[in-house]
Amino acid sequence: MIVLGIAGGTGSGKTTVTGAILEKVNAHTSLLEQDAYYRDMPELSLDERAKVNYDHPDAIEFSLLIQHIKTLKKGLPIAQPIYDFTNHLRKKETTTVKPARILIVEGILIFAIPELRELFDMKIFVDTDDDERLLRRISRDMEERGRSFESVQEQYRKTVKPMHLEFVEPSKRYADVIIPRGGGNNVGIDMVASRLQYLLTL
Ligand SMILES: Nc1ncnc2c1ncn2[C@@H]1O[C@H](COP(=O)(O)OP(=O)(O)O)[C@@H](O)[C@H]1O
Ligand SMILES: O=c1ccn([C@@H]2O[C@H](COP(=O)(O)O)[C@@H](O)[C@H]2O)c(=O)[nH]1
Repeated sequence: MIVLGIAGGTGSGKTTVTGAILEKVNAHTSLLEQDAYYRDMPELSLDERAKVNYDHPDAIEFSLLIQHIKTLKKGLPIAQPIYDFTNHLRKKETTTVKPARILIVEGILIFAIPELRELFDMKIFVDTDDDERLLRRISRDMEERGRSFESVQEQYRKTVKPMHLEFVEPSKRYADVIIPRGGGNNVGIDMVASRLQYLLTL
């Protein structure tokens, strides 16, 4: 199994790049999203959950993500949690992810965790300007995650930006390939897809 990590700041285009790679690679591929592994905090009220720092590594159950990658590498399926961003809670249901020739793992902090980092055969960092990422995040959070403009603004200032500068941006140094701009970068995406096709022939 080839394990590909795709990191980058919030709104950088990780999901879009992942989709573009999946379309180009002619092999069975599985996907694990770091976002699915946010810790469940049902003991907190909705207001308290809305104030949690979701951009710090402690907010994510990385031990479970690591265990799931290792299980898939052994050829066994896993039950990936499903996260509800509107209520900041894990759902009761899970998604079964089966092993495949290629495993893509996507998330803002995946290169910031040494034990996770060493599981990747190829590391891609999607590098998009901060202003563009913020504009995308405002639209995405208001349209898809049930947020107000004021809440996106407050969260960005209090936690998203400082954690990006402390953890996400410095993790770029561990990438093998940096894809500027994200989804629209067809040359970068083609190069990654070609490399994967080549690795599949070995
Ligand atoms: N190249 C692009 N141009 C315009 N909008 C984009 C582009 N890439 C992504 N988006 C939009 O920006 C938002 C965030 O993109 P996404 O791929 O989900 O980023 P991430 O997974 O890094 O948070 C989505 O609404 C997506 O449709
Ligand atoms: O309950 C939550 C959990 C996470 N977030 C935010 O999500 C982004 C990461 O997702 P991307 O798809 O990579 O943008 C992270 O910046 C958290 O702030 C949230 O708002 N609420």
